[in-house]
Amino acid sequence: MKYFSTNNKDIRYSFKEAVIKGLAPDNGLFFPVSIPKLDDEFFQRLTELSLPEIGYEVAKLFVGDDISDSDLKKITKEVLNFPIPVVPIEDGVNTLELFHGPTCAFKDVGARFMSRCLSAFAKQDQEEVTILVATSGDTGSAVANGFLGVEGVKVIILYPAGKVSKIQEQQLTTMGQNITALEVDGTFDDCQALVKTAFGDADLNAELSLTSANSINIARLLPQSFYYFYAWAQLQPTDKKVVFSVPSGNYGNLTGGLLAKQMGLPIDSFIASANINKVVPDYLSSGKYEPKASVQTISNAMDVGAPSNFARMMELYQEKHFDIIKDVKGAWFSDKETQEAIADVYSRNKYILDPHGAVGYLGLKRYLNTEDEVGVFLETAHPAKFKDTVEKVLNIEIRVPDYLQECLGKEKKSILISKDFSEFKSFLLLK
Ligand SMILES: N[C@@H](CCOP(=O)(O)O)C(=O)O
Repeated sequence: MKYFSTNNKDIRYSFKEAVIKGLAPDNGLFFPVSIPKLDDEFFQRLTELSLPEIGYEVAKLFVGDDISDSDLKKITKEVLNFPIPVVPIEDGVNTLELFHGPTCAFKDVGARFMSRCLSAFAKQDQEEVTILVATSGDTGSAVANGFLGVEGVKVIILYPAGKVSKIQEQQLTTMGQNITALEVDGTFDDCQALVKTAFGDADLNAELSLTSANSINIARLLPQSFYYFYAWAQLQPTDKKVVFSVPSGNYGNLTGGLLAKQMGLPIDSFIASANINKVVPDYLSSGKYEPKASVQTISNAMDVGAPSNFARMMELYQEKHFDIIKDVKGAWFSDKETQEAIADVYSRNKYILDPHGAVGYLGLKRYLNTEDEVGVFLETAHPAKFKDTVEKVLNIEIRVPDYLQECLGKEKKSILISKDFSEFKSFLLLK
């Protein structure tokens, strides 16, 4: 499989080149030249396949010969070693719990896959790599966890000061070793812009081998399609249409689902569920894409005003608004509605939603017709990551998983920087 940049379709890159570069030299996102279709035989076996087997079958279509079959099998087995269950919530409504990985967020799937691919390539090339990652909450710790202690790799996490939850900040700032956390005086969009500018900077590229671990990177994005196949399989047998509601910020999770559908998975439709940072729901209803400065909310990982993967969504639908709205509906919700949903679902079903899952739940409820549809909303992070918010709404104490509890006791280490690129550049050159 070859890849092109969403800014220039003429130049071709291998999977390995795309993963190592992260972002194309013209600042476009890497995109496969064609979307491979899975064959009938795969779909006949799908309900019998394990998650790592599904991961391998899907990944090999995109990875080609850049990683041997035996290594790829090993990678998917190692990466996908935690449960991703579909859990029924109420009539026709299910959740896909994506938070059973080491850092308790869906980002573990992509970050662990990417780290193994990069390590496989680093072994071939022996070059030191600097990974830049912008986070609005969950990506940073998943990437750090995936690369902690990996020789030849330095990870620089940029996060917006005061705009992530307390536990998320502890996760980001307490790892040490080859992980450095930069606390940026700005928004997530400022962090993402600093990272993207760094990729285009000649001085930095002359000195460092930079790559991205955000869903900009194709190796972060692809694995986010695996669990749609696995979720669909868990819903079988059903004669109903399958609908997914995806809490969305940078739109990598939804793009993973759209890829799965174009690979042949019979998903009927998606709901792009957002908080007040609703540039994509607005695009879906108006046809106009107008990135905006992000606004802080209680579902902070989705506080993104200029989502990176919008370019890939456009590529998947060849910029045809009419076609994309056949597959994707938009919905957005305020913090008040999110809090009400957390309270309501707990009182009726005794299920604890995190604020992002609550937005997904609301999106599903807005559109789902249970007569002929079955719905799944993605639970993207463990509610304990938003302990203060959720406990305030429910008036109960939430049990914090051991891994999260551990980092609460550690000392925070971060470096405060402004959103000025020259400061970030000097930091990287001195590092
Ligand atoms: N929601 C993210 C923002 C970055 O998204 P990514 O999927 O592109 O890494 C976060 O939690 O950091």
